[in-house]
Amino acid sequence: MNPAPTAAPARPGLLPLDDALAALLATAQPLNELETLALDEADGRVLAQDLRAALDVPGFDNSAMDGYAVRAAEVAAAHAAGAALPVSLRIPAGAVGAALQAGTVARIFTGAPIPTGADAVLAQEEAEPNTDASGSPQVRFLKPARLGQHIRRRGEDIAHGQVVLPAGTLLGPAELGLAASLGAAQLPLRRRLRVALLSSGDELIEPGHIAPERLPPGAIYNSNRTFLRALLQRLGCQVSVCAPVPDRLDATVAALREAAQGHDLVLSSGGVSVGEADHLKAAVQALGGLHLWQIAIKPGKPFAHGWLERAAATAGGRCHYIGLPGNPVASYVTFLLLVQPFVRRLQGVQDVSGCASPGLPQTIELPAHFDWPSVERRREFLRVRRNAAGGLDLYPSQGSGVLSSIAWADGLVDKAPGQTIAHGDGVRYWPFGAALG
Ligand SMILES: Nc1nc2c(c(=O)[nH]1)N[C@H]1C(S)=C(S)[C@@H](COP(=O)(O)OP(=O)(O)OC[C@H]3O[C@@H](n4cnc5c(N)ncnc54)[C@H](O)[C@@H]3O)O[C@H]1N2
Ligand code: MOO
Repeated sequence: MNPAPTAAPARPGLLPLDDALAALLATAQPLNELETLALDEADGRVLAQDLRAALDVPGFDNSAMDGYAVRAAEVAAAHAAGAALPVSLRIPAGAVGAALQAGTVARIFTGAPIPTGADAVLAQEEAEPNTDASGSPQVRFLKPARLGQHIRRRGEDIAHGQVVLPAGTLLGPAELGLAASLGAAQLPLRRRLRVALLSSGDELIEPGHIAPERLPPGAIYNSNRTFLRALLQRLGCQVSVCAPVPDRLDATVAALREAAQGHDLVLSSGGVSVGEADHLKAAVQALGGLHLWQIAIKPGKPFAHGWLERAAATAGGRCHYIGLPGNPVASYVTFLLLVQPFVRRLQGVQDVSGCASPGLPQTIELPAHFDWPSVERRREFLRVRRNAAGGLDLYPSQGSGVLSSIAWADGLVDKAPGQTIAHGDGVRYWPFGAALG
């Protein structure tokens, strides 16, 4: 990327993205209500208390191979003399063998407990079993054993009492498997976040309500509601979809007042810019207040965050409010950049760097296979896709109403304010896979 010497500073008043995210997270007090659920119900949820191991894993010294449990010194002597050793025990997984008699070996299988007295395991590929003159099993080893080889020691994975999953862990298949391996049947979880989803705009029609050929002039289908709901559900939120809000201040105030009841967050799209029909900000100020509005990013400038006071007659207290821009791409991108880490923090996830673009571990430097000569004062997020040559292609239309750019792209290029991109430049690429992680 090339710095553009002529770039003017971002307009005063527009908050840098990193500052906006920090301000947003500073207000996100994690929910403190818990619920206990069975492991099978806990996928995608957040652990509310440390999970400590109530046992050692493995719980006993056991064999890592199908083979023979031996005394290494005896195998060394027998191997040097070309002699066989008698097989005195057979220990399958799930059984417990007796102590190993001196001068003998035990047939053993993967996962079976090591008998007292044995100090190594030889894989069966390294052994030649046969029988002695009286028909009893014996075995000749092709090589000596290293002391301790192929023995999985008690507690080598997890020690009794150890914190295995700290509070705030986002539970996925691996974490749930780990909890199961410790015998946990249920887990204490943060309760799900309750989100009211609201769309604002007289032009919006729900898909299915009017067929495309009968759509009135000026009307469009509500796309934001559908993808925002899906994004929220992927984050494990309980989503209530509110009726579309007409472009009137009184209707917007009434809709927000109702949405605040029984929800932790009211998320709206549209009506947060500067137009005469953009009533969301005024309505939020009437019912609570705004912490921030307008961020120096493109798309997504009119992003707003504030709070709504709930009616004292009901539960009372404050409900978070986030207003996303109406342009679908701006709505989608600001969800990824700001709403996702905010939701995660409300859910009790402490380290949200993995799901917030400004926390850079998730970005990769890749060569741009496109030119972007235009100078933009805001930090910009371009819709791109990785190509077979290891570079990034740009979606040809980067308008913030072009939702097909999001569907086509597999990630975003994070472009600094005032910079241009020439073909071959290394750029910061943020894959959607990481964004939605
Ligand atoms: N004079 C200015 N005009 C605008 C500015 C500005 O700074 N000064 N900012 C522009 C930017 S940037 C954006 S982004 C938009 C956002 O405005 P709003 O959040 O108030 O959104 P609306 O005006 O309601 O709608 C914008 C656009 O998006 C369509 N839309 C709205 N909701 C939905 C939905 N649920 N599904 C699909 N499409 C939706 C709407 O029809 C408009 O086309 O403001 C610029 N203007
Ligand atoms: O910031 Mo707007 O979101 O460019 O269209």
